[in-house]
Amino acid sequence: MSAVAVSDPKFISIEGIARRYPAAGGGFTTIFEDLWLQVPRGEFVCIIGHSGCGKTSVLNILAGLENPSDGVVVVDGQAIAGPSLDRAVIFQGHALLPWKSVLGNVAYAVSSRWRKAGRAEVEERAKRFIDLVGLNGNEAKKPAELSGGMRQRVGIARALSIEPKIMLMDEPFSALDALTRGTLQDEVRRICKSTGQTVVMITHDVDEAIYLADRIVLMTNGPEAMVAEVVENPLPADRRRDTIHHEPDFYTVRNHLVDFLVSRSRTFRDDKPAGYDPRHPPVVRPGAPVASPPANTIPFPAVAKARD
Ligand SMILES: Nc1ncnc2c1ncn2[C@@H]1O[C@H](COP(=O)(O)OP(=O)(O)OP(=O)(O)O)[C@@H](O)[C@H]1O
Repeated sequence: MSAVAVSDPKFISIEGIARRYPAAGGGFTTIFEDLWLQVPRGEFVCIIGHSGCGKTSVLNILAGLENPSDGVVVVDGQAIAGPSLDRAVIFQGHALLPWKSVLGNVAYAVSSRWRKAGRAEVEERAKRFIDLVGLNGNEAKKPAELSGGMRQRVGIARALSIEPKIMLMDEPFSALDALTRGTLQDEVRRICKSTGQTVVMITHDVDEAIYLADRIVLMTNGPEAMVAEVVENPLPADRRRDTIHHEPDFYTVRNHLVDFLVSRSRTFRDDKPAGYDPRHPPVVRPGAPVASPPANTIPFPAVAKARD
């Protein structure tokens, strides 16, 4: 959904990563292994999978907060070796500094990024991003004086203000009421579209993924989770939240995702498609193959193709 030309198909390159934890009775539990994924610059990717499959672990590895037990992640040509301001993380909780105002929280991030910038310059930039997320007029308030949605906006403003190479979001809207969630989804989509921001986001919400993502990565159940496939979003780039359910392919892609979560996420490991290669998970673009019948009532032949 980038407004800029998508280039650099390996902007984020996840190369054979694994995550293992010590098991209670000795040995190790493998949460996932041999996980490969590439994200082009400017793409919005959502990762979907059941609880415990390792989504947060993948995100933490991308953030540099955890090391993979095996494999490597390369971002813009550099292997990740720890946290960096190049990679902004937005969590479910807001992780704001409670003693600082809205302006103070965002300005703190800006001055961490540009240490030599003067106060006026820092505040000007911080205010610009506070405006961008619709919080102007609230600059002096402390986090405790804000609603959950407003706090999440501050988190988004803070993340965007440091011009991260990638934005990592772990269920950023799941704690919000439906109305606020929708508004923030609109804003994140608008901002990411206009800035060409590269985003990797975890969500449990299929509709949220269809609205926001260019591609949706489906993870099988853990332990030993794997990327079953990468779903290309067939909906038009100018899709709108209030009319998205009228898009001809909406129910086709939605059913595909829900079917995966209901059954294939469990069975995929023992029933892999012939030729399945974890280095090149199948890329699928659900779409109604014939005109006229309602898209949600017909099966469709998902067009799978090997990634190069
Ligand atoms: N530090 C740790 N030590 C041991 N096991 C861990 C640790 N961190 C995570 N796990 C286990 O790894 C598995 C994957 O956890 P993770 O949080 O990545 O999954 P998830 O898919 O994000 O789940 P959810 O959707 O519930 O957030 C879980 O079974 C969890 O218990």
